[in-house]
Amino acid sequence: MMVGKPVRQWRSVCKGLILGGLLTTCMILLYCLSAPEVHFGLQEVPVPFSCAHRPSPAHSSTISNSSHHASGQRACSPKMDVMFLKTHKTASSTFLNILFRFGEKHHLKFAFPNSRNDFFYPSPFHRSQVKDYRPGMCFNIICNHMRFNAAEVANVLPADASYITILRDPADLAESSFHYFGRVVPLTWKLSGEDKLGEFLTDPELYYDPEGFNSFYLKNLLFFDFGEDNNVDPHDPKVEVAIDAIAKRFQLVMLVEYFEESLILLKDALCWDMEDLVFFKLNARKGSTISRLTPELRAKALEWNAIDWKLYQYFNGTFWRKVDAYGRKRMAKDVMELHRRNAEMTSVCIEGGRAVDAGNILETSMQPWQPIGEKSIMGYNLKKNIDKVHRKLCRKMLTPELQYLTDMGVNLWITRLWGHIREIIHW
Ligand SMILES: Nc1ncnc2c1ncn2[C@@H]1O[C@H](COP(=O)(O)OS(=O)(=O)O)[C@@H](OP(=O)(O)O)[C@H]1O
Repeated sequence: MMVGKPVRQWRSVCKGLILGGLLTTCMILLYCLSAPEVHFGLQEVPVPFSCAHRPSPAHSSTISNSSHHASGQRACSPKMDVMFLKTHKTASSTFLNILFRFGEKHHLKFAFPNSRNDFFYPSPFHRSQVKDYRPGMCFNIICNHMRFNAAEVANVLPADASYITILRDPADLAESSFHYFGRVVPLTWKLSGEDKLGEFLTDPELYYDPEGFNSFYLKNLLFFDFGEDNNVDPHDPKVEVAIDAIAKRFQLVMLVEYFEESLILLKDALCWDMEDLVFFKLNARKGSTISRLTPELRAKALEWNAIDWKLYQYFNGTFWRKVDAYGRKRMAKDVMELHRRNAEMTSVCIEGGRAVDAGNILETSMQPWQPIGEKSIMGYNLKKNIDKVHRKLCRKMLTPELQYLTDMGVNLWITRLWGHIREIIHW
């Protein structure tokens, strides 16, 4: 009996390594086949100043909010051109759902990726990665995962587009990223104990290699998403230069921990309506899969992700200065109103009023994408007999990212194929 266990463990490790190797090769092959080869020869055609459509009837609503005078007349017109840098594990799927609905409502043109849900991440963004891109084309919104590349993004959006992004406390982000992406980072396969994250954070240098496949998921992932070098020394002047550039480029940097406040600031900056902000929390994990970090491990996580910590602290400062400028009392009142509207939508749309485990989601179209080897991401069941007025909106609010992208005409064949392979081998 004592001999059986190690043998079984070895067998499963070997099986995992072989399967992992095969699948990684398969995915790299698919990736190479699908990656756009032509990154040159695209003519420099200036993008028109603004490609926002004429206001739809939805704009002329007379709901009273900050963007309206007391008479019900708008004091500003809503901004339609948006670059959202979808950073990883930062409530970005929840925000994407808001953007998708806003874009659909105003018939805006999205720059989507081709055949997958990201812009060939982790390759830096290039305009040729945009579905059906032709030189000179102008889009209103770009929002799928990408490795940011300011010059290239500027080529597909009007010059006055609003740049928005979102950050999260790097220790929590590291925990979430480790859980979600850990298995696609071969460097973590050496970790053998129960508490792999704890083991890693205790002595990261022992396991980490900047050259390792997908290693960016383990260190300064936010900085990497901004297109920067996540392995540079945190005290290198390049870090300050990069943060400065981000501050100049991005009009609003939201914070996961203050998601509602962030949305209110967004409404203010972009002159949107409160009704545009309603949301349900998407892509959330069930509590049992969250590793609670001890104060020691949290400190280690921040030390290991020192660049992201600098980034977060800097934009935490700018965030609260914006809140102060908006007015703390006014902010509290608006957040309460958003809470009220979200709660109202919950009671209208969600069966049981809460998220459920993947195994309890009845419709396949409501199943969120799961990390490899896990069924940890929760989802929702749509209520039956929703009144006609809310039926469509409820479904959209609850639809996971990949299904929503498909509904919007993106053919995710690579992602689907990957999903089928995983189903077959129960991974
Ligand atoms: N509204 C709101 N407020 C606070 N936190 C939220 C919200 N919406 C999503 N989340 C949490 O964000 C994590 C998922 O992030 P993403 O959707 O960006 O992930 S992904 O990179 O697209 O896979 C995921 O975090 P973890 O559960 O810690 O993994 C979600 O729980």
